[in-house]
Amino acid sequence: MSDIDSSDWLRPAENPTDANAAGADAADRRLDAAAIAQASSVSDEIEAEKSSTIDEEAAANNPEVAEAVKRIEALRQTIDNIDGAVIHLLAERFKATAAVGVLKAGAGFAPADYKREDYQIARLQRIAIDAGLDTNIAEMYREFVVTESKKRHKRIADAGGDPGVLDVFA
Ligand SMILES: O=C(O)C(=O)C[C@]1(C(=O)O)C=C[C@@H](O)C=C1
Repeated sequence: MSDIDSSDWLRPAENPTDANAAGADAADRRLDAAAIAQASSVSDEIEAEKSSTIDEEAAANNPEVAEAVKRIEALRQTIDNIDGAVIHLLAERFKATAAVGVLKAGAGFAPADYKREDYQIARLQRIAIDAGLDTNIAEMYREFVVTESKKRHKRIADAGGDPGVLDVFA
């Protein structure tokens, strides 16, 4: 179990096909390294831009700004609630995948199951389309959580099936 080579389970992304293309195979929807690099260079640009602190003082002499500030504050409360819910959901997801990792390690299964992943890719693409979410965001989410679970499965396997090793970011 501990001799699993990471190249067996961290399959490189294939085909930089547009994730929104109708009829593309699940494998075609995988994010490739170039798409990830492009996304992170855009975030670097945003990071380099100037930022603003929105506060009551800025709105004091302008009712339009005051109204915008009020609406931003209300939306921020919703955003904070959503972020909290997402963290709770991720905690539950990683607890479930850690339990899968223990079972896989015990049964001698490899960390990755690409048939399952292809099903997940296709399913999340459909859900994203129905929900009005950019399908690249759905794929970025899937790629993040599944890659992280596979790393954690491997660490559990390397520890002889002990999930106690998962106290730090894998
Ligand atoms: O379902 C599994 O077999 C898992 O190990 C869980 C999971 C996931 O995070 O959803 C992780 C790795 C697999 O390649 C597929 C799915």
